Amino acid sequence: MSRSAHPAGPRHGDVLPEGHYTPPPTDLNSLDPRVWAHTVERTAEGSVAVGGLDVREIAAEFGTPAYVMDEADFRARCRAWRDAFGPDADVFYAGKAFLSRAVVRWLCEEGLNLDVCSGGELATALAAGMPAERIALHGNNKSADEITRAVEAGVGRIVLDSFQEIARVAHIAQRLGRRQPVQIRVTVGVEAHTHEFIATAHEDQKFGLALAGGQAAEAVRRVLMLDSLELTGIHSHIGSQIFDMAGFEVSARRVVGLLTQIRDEHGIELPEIDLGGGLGIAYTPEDDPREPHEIAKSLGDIVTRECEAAGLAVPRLSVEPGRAIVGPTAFTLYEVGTLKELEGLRTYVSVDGGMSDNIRTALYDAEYSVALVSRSSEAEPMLSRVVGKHCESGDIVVRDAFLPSDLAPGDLLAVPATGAYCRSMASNYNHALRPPVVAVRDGQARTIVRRETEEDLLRLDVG
Ligand SMILES: Cc1ncc(COP(=O)(O)O)c(C=O)c1O
Ligand SMILES: N[C@@H](CCCC[NH3+])C(=O)O
Repeated sequence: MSRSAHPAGPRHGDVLPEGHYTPPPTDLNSLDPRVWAHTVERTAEGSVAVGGLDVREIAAEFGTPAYVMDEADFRARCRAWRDAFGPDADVFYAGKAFLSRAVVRWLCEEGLNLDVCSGGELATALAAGMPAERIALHGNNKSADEITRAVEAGVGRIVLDSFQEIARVAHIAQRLGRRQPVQIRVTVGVEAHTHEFIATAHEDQKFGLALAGGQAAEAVRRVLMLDSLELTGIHSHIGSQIFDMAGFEVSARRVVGLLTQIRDEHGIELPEIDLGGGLGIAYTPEDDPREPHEIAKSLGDIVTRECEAAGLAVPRLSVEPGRAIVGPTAFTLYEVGTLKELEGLRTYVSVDGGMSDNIRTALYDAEYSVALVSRSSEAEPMLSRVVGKHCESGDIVVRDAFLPSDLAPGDLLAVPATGAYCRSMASNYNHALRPPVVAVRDGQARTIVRRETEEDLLRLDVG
C-alpha cells in the first residue's frame, strides 16, 4: 500500500486518538533549544549538525543506532554547576546516569567529583584517573568486595544506607587499618512529585534510614561509637526528574534538623550535608527545568537560613546531579526501517533500536520528542509513534510525536535528551547489540564507548 500524505490530519482542533501529544509544532524542522544539546543546529542543506558535524556523516561513519554526545555541552553544563555552587560546595556527578572513562576525564578537568554506586562504576572512575578522595560510594547493598576496594582506594566518602552496612564498613576499615569518612543516607519523608519508581525519600522503600521513628538518629549513635568510621555528614536524595524545588527545601530543612539534634545529643557539629541529585530536564518543550544557579541559590539560602536559626555553623554542601548534566547533551540517532499507517489512528515508525537502548518509555511512561534530521521537510505533520525492533508491543521509544508525512525508510531520526539513563540502562534484549556513544566536538567525532558486536555476545556465552 502506498502511503498517502497523512489522511488523519492532524491539525489543531482535530479529535485525536488517546495520547500525550501536544498540538503539532508549526514548523517540524525547528529544533527547540530546551531539548537539544547546545551545538545542535540545522545546516544550510536542511540536515542537522552537532559540534559542527552533519548527522549523515556520523551515521555513515559510526552506524545507527548511536548515542551522539555533544562534548562541549557536557563540559559547559559541568562548569555551570561548578560555578553556580562555588568553592564552598562540591558537585558530585552521578555516574549511574552515564559513565565512561572519557566522561571521568572531562569531570576531572572541569573540577567535579563523582558519585559511583557499584564496583564497576568505581573501577571505571579509578581507571580513568579520578582521584579517590573525590569519589563517593553509594548503594543500598554494597558487597564486601565493593566496600573493600573503595576503602583500599581511599574514597573520600562512603554513604551508609543500613544498619548492617555500618557494621560492615567499620569492620572492613578496621581490618585495613583505615578511618573511613562516611555519611549516613536518611529518608526525610518527602513525597517527591515524580514517577513512583524514581521517588526515593518516602519511608516505604529500600533506600536509607528514616528520620521518622528515629532510625537515622540511631544510625548516628552507632557510627559515632566506631573508631574506624569518621562521620562527616548526612545525605538525602529525594528522587529523580524533579522540577519543584519544594521537596528539596523540606529535605534541607529536615537534614539540618537532624544536625541540630546531633549537636544537642552528642555535642558535635557535622561538617557536611549532601542533598543528592534528582533535578529534572526537558524531554519535551513543555518541561521547564530550573537552571543550576537557581538551584544553588535556593538550596544555599535554605541551608544557611536553617543553620543560622539553629545556631549551627553552615556545613559544606554537596549535590549529585546526573541527569541534569548529561541528559540534554546527547541524542540517539536512528534510521527509519518500516512504516505502518493506521488510518485515523497514527503511523508506526519503526527504527533500528528500541527498548534495548531506551527503556525509559516502557519503564516510566517517559515522554520524548523526535525530529527528522537527515533532511528538512515541508510535508504535513503526521501523528506518529516511534517504535523499536524488539518482539514486544510495548517497545516504544516516542509514544506520540509529529513527524513529516513524507517520512521514508532510510531517513534518520534523532531523539534528544537521551544522555542519561539510556546507554547506562541499555540491555541486550533479543541479543541486540548495545549502541556506541560517539562524542562530537569542534567538527571531530570519536567513539567513547564502542558498539557491541556479535562476538562480544558469543564470548559471554561459554557454551
Ligand atoms: C543517591 C543518588 N544520587 C544522585 C542520583 C542522581 O539522580 P539524577 O540523575 O536524577 O540527578 C541518584 C539517582 O536518582 C541517586 O540515587
Ligand atoms: N533511572 C531512572 C532514575 C533513577 C535514578 C537513579 N537513582 C531514570 O531513568 O529516570
